[in-house]
Amino acid sequence: MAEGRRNSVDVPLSKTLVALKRVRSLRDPDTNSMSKFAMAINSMNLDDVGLKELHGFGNESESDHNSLKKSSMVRIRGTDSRKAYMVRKPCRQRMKKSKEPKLVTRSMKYLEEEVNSCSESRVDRKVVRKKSGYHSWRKPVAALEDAIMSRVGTPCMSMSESRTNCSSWTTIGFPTDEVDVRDSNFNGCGISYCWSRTPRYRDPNLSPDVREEHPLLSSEGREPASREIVPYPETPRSLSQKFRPRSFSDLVGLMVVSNSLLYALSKGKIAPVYLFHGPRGTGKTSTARIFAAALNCLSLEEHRPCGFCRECVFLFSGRSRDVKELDAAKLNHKDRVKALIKSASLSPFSSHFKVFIIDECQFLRGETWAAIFNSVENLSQHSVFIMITTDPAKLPSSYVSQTQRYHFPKIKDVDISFRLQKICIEEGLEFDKDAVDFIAAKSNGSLRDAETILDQLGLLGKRITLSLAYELVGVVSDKELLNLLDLALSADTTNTVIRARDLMSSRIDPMQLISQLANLIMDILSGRCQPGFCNVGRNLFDTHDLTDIGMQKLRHALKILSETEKQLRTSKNQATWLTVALLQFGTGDDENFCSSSPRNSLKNSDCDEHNRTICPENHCDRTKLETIWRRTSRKCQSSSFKIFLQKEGNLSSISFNDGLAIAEIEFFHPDHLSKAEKSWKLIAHSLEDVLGCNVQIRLKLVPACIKKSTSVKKPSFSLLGCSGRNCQMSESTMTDENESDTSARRKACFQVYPSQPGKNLSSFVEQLDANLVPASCFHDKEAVVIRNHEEDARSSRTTSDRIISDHIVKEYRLRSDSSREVSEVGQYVSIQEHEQQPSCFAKTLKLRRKVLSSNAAQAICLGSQPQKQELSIVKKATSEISFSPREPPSLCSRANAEVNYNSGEENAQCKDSKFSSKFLCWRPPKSGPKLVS
Ligand SMILES: Nc1ncnc2c1ncn2[C@@H]1O[C@H](COP(=O)(O)OP(=O)(O)OP(=O)(O)O)[C@@H](O)[C@H]1O
Ligand SMILES: [Zn+2]
Repeated sequence: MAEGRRNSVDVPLSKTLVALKRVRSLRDPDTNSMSKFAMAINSMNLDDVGLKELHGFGNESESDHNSLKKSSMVRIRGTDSRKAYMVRKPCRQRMKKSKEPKLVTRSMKYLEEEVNSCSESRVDRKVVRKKSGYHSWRKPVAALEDAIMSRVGTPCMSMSESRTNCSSWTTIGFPTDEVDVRDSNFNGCGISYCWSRTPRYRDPNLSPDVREEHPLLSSEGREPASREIVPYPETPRSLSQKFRPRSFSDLVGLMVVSNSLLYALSKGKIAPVYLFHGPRGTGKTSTARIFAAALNCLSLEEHRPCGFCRECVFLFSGRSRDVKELDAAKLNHKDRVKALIKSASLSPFSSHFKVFIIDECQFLRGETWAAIFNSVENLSQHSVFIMITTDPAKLPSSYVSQTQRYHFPKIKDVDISFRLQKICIEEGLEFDKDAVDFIAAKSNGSLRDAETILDQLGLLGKRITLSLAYELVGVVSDKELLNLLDLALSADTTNTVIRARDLMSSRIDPMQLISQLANLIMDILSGRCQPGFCNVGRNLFDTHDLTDIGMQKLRHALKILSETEKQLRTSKNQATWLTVALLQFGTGDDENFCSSSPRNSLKNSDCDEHNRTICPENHCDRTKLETIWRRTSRKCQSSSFKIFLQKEGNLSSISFNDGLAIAEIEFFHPDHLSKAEKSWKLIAHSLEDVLGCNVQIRLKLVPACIKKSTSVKKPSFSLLGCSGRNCQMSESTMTDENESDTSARRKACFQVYPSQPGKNLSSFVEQLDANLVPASCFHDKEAVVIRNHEEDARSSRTTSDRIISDHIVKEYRLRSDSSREVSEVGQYVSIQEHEQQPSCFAKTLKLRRKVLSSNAAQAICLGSQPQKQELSIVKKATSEISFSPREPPSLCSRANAEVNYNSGEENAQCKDSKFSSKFLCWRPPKSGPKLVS
């Protein structure tokens, strides 16, 4: 059952039609011959195996012998030199040993004696074990060594042989009514078709008495139900089976787990119950088997399991009578638990340890846990339980704490990719590295999923390319995605519809398309897709002028996608609605971004119109802006200030939101900026007179070269301008020697001057937001999330990270790689050169995280002037904050919130009668953050 799930990966069924060509990797003639050999081995009983090994396979038929050679060669020919070495080594060793007849004879004799004595009676067997030190199960090393020493001549198979034999590991289904296999009816795993050619496995040395002593452990002598039949193929049915790890060194990305288990083995510190937990397909079951094999391996070598001793062979071929894999769901039966515990209380048959591997243990009932743990004390000292789960949260914590826990993390993409490449080489599959990388990224840390995708691609019989992988997995290539986005943004209705239909009718699920588009847009907004950063970015920047407006369009598109995604969840006609959504991408700009429409009459100020911007990119708007600025400066009473404004200032844009006009005014010299700052109220009032509505102004410093070099002034707080990742401005206009300008410009990015209190908060939030991140990202209902990740934001952001949930729009991240950098990847902007110490900021962010757990809109302002840093939080619809770098912040609430800001004191306070706990005032220079509650 579990195996079935394991081998499934979410790929369109149609793509698996190629399965007709299946067994590509497995139909390799070499491989097939290996399986032949496996059959030959299967058809030997234990002693046969031993003798044949010792006598150089003398009794084998010629063809089997040849096939063995061939199979060994296959392994040796592999690119993995380590593997080749592993193959040869045991062979050489074996040959060497076979030349020492004396030792062999003696060892065999010893072995026989021991086995015979073991078989005499259960009590005797225990005595033998005691003699050889077995009783001290927690310190079994010496015992193991004794036992191993006594088996120098133990029949061993070469690695390749054992691997061949083991190629078909299986889940041993829980024998319906028995747990132990000490029964006369034992016939392997019970799969008729695969074991039909093997003789029923019986330990010839076990006396009938012993077999009868524990017939089936079927509890109270009931007839056993029919055995669980689990597919147990001779040849591996998938790459996962074929490349199932069989030694600790085969495990990928599990260094800590491996080392820890190896240490436990070397020290003989074996716990009674282990818990392996982690996501699916990360190697839990494989590790459990390897660990079980290592516990019982007879090899003298340091590295166990050897893979070729008797115990390893039996275990990896699923025939070990002492290592059982049990399905948790089937254990929830009183009798079965009883049988299990009874079995666990007995000594192992032939191995050192009895190992019970219980997969999906989250399905065990409380009683079952209790039964197992209550009897732990009474269990044989040689019994080990390995519980496996993907969902540890569902386990009863009191029992979990009694286990030795091992977490199996998701496997890193790079490790998966490396492993896949090795498999391709071994399988003779041609591949493109980017295709393999893509598969790795798509498999979400599960190596098995990755191997399954690779398996399916391999069956196509073609080179494994990225486009093939895209098709199989059902995603659209970046190129196609960009093409669609390009059409949609350009309002090319016909082609957008054609393209979208084409993609969705044949290849991609609408929800998947939304997710991919959203990711692409976020990549562009975050600067990941800058030219030079990736090909996608280059293409996009070639075709689109991603200025501020372009970016706004993208944000608008993102918003549409997020709304559409919600809609589609309940819609039956997803493709149509997604197409409709795509058609809105190109229309949003007229209303939301840069309007040159005649409706935009400035004189009377269409302040009722929402989200309108007059921006300088448009010639018409530029003229309007110039007119407004001229009128504004004329309103000033002081003629020198009038001239100053006219000469040194420039109104770069105005946007209207909910009756509030947000005006950006540029200055080109720090002194001029500072002069304007001093009289900001004057400017604001003049503008209000001209526009006839409430105004907030933003003063910005723009490098003088911009003024000279271009008539179209770039807004200084454009997404790219503010972004630490890609500063268009700095690329195009800033020079190194202009450093003071740079810092001044950065400062300017943060300055906010509301003209009057009492404005609608959302517009204020937007204004703040515009200083930090694009305004349109900040919606009333949305909350801010702050993260304090220390890694590089860019590298640490995974796809899932970027699919930001509906109500989260901003995410602040602290980057401590530079002491002067605070990175914002909220909606994908980073702001550098924050003046504060990261640690201080981090602390604040942590506090804020608590504060910001409510759903309401929140805002964060960062003052950037070194001496007057201010940080405040605004609670939606109740309050509004105004501050300037020159004045202490004040909080004005429509709900009459009372705000005291004691700027000179250590304890900055910020009180709101209603929402006091929501506010945090921050006085960075001395006191650090303080949450006022
Ligand atoms: N860490 C790993 N190293 C090497 N191979 C791995 C690893 N993890 C998974 N695999 C591959 O995936 C296959 C399945 O692994 P395994 O059954 O051990 O995973 P699991 O974690 O037990 O999965 P589940 O939780 O779904 O049972 C293996 O046969 C192997 O090919
Ligand atoms: Zn071994």
